[in-house]
Amino acid sequence: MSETAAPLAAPLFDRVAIVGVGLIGSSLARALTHYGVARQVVCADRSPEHCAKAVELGIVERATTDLAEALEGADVVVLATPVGAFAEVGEQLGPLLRPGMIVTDVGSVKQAVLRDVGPHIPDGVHLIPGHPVAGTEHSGPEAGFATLFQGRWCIVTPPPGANEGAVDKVVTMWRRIGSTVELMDANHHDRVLAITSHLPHLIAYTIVGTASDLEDDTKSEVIKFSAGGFRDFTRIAASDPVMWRDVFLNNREAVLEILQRFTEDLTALQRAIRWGEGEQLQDHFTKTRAIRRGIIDAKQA
Ligand SMILES: NC(=O)c1ccc[n+]([C@@H]2O[C@H](COP(=O)([O-])OP(=O)(O)OC[C@H]3O[C@@H](n4cnc5c(N)ncnc54)[C@H](O)[C@@H]3O)[C@@H](O)[C@H]2O)c1
Ligand SMILES: O=C(O)C(=O)C[C@]1(C(=O)O)C=C[C@@H](O)C=C1
Repeated sequence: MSETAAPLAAPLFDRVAIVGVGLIGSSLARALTHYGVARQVVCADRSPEHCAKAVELGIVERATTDLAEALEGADVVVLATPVGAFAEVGEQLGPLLRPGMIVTDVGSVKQAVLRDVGPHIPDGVHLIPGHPVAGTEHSGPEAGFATLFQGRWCIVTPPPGANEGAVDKVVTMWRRIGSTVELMDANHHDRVLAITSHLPHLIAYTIVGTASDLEDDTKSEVIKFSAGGFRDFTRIAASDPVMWRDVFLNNREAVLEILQRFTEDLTALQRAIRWGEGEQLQDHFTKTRAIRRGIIDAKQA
């Protein structure tokens, strides 16, 4: 869809309040407006600079550091701060919520949302967590763009007994801005994302750290020849430090479990190299090549 394409359907929401106007919050604000999903988008952010930037860029109609002001007349609230701020924001949010409102989020871990925000949600308000599996290594309101969620997954994790109408609205919101939605249990989400997203980030943070600890002469060669695989790792390792600190602290169990298995598999490859077991190495690399090709074929199908 071109940037100027007209919305095809009536707005789903009257006013959406986004808390945290960084990469994901500002992308969502842009998309909701661009695809005509919300009549009005406002935001709250603790950073006055981000508020000013969001208004200057025309991303939202109003931006404020005051949560109560942002929630006036809103039918939906989207938490888009780092996950570590959810408990504090949830606590401030609770008394401001009105029956019928929907509270959702974009956090990269999902059990923590039910744990940290759930207790602050009054009766009659619907908490329907979500996670767009789309992003970049950049942060802040300038980094966002309206098409970020196009053709990407969004995983919605309604708690047991969630209001069906509210689930349907959150699902429709993501579909209308271009995502393919899958419903999932929060615990399962956290286990799946531990391997597909959290572990790869941890590996990237590690490998780039290891390279920077090398002796000076080798380090300069690393920078000089970093056009290939290493360069991809440096992109991932440039991802937001606060966001990723919070992801690891809030998906501790699943990450530690997958890290244990990863370490065992790495040790097996280490042994194969030490003992010159070429066949084992080749078999392993043949399997992983097939996995990559399978992913590409599935995307093209
Ligand atoms: N970056 C990604 O690739 C990606 C992808 C999917 C989901 N997410 C999730 O989206 C959320 C936001 O990530 P991001 O990449 O947009 O981060 P970001 O750093 O770009 O934006 C976060 C924003 O939240 C604001 N903020 C922080 N604490 C706050 C508080 N207590 N009250 C109000 N505002 C506060 C910051 O000022 C900032 O504007 C995170 O929960 C993250 O896990 C990120
Ligand atoms: O493309 C990237 O830069 C990302 O890291 C995006 C990515 C991912 O791991 O796929 C990162 C965190 C999210 O919660 C969702 C998406």
